[in-house]
Amino acid sequence: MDLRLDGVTVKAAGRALVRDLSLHVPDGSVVGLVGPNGSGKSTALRCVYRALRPTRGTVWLDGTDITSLSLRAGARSVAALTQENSGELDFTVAETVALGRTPHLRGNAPLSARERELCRDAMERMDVAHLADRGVLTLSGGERQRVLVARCLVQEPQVLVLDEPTNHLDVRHQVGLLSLLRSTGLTVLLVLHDLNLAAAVCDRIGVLEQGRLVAAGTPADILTPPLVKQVFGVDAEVVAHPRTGAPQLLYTVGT
Ligand SMILES: Nc1ncnc2c1ncn2[C@@H]1O[C@H](COP(=O)(O)OP(=O)(O)OP(=O)(O)O)[C@@H](O)[C@H]1O
Repeated sequence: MDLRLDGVTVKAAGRALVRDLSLHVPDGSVVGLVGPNGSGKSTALRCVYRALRPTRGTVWLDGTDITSLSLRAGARSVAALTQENSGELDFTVAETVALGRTPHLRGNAPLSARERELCRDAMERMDVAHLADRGVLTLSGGERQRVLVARCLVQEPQVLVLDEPTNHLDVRHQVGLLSLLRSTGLTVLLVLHDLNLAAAVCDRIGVLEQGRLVAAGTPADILTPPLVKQVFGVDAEVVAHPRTGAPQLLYTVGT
């Protein structure tokens, strides 16, 4: 499913948090948004998973304005891993993952055998099956993050929107999650702070600065020392990953 942000502007508290953002995420591709703290990345994603309505501009899903879809229909297409955690209730892990089926359920119908299998499979893929009966509020940050990704997967969306999905994850689970994202074939828009992980997983990267898209292109186009200096104020060297050729940044800490 093709995702397109077209001239999206979000204004709040008298200023533009995102200004005239146009970004295309072609069907089946992985596009990353990077940028300094407060540059508008989460705000842009919120417009896609409909926690926010843009002040101007449109988000298109396969050519349909997402605001013309019912919330339920939208949730059958788009699953989101957000930074908003306050809504978590004291459900078990298995119950939390099963909530991902909500947009597909009719009334109070119980999950079908296929849906229960889907939930088990997602929990195994995210390495949380052993936590199935634990309360989500008792989990570590990384365990909880993996449960929420499993919930997104059982939603069987065509588009995944992920706000810092590697947050809290150890290196094994970071690599595992990003490999999984690449293998799903879904259309993926994600925010990442780690530019090297972004280079490893993204087909294209957009760079936000003060709400504006200041660069967009392949990781090799984008992750250059001048851009990193300009946008993040950091000196970096770029080397090519010896096996994949992806650009990787080396930072100097201290003098
Ligand atoms: N409802 C709001 N009212 C006023 N300002 C807001 C609101 N929501 C976000 N902001 C501000 O908008 C800017 C962009 O916020 P946003 O969360 O999109 O940034 P971000 O790029 O995701 O940052 P981070 O990397 O720190 O997660 C920030 O300065 C933030 O304080």
